[in-house]
Amino acid sequence: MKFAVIVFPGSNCDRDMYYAAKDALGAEAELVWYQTANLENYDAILIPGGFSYGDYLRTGAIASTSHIVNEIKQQAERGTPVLGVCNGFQILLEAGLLPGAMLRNKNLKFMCHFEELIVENSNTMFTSAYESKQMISLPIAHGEGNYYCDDATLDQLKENNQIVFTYASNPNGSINDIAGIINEAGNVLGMMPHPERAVESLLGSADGLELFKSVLNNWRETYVAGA
Ligand SMILES: NC(=O)CC[C@H](N)C(=O)O
Repeated sequence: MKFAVIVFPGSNCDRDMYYAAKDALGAEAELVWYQTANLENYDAILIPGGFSYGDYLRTGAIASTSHIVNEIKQQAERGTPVLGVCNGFQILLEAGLLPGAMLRNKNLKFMCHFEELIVENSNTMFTSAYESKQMISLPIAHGEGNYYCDDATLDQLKENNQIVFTYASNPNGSINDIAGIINEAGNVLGMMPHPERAVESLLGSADGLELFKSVLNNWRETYVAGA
């Protein structure tokens, strides 16, 4: 299985994401510069965190207009798994691949520490290696992680089980403690906490590795005979 790690000007978690997929998980992975036109040869797309285009305008807004996002949309429509972490989540929101928007953290401060999360939906291609309602520990690192959506969207997210992760102790003001959501089709996940920074105990937690394992297991079950 081959992962693409998309690199925008200002991405800064691309190497961590690459390490998670290649070294911690043991899959194939490539860093893919945002001007690359074609993502057909990859089985999953990872959009890492950072400060694409310096977070100017709104976080993720400028990156969301780049050509590669159209390519990501096309691959997403074909069912390719797409994971956006932190700035990657912000880009997915700005691109309209996920509903809602990101506001500044309620305390208006950049926050960088571990948070306890609850796996609300373990029945996705990104979370099948977790137990339902499992508590996991992942780091956050953001200034704009206060997820917001209108009531109708929130009702839809709840009804379709699209809320995948919540914070046990909401650090940023996100509506309904939301830390990560998935699209209706179940192949595009956006989350503010960083699973790629928690893939071995030396990093403070290995809980993020299960997310990458879930994607790999799902791919094997779908494409590898006898898996
Ligand atoms: N780690 C990150 O991806 C940073 C996210 C974003 N630029 C923010 O501060 O909100």
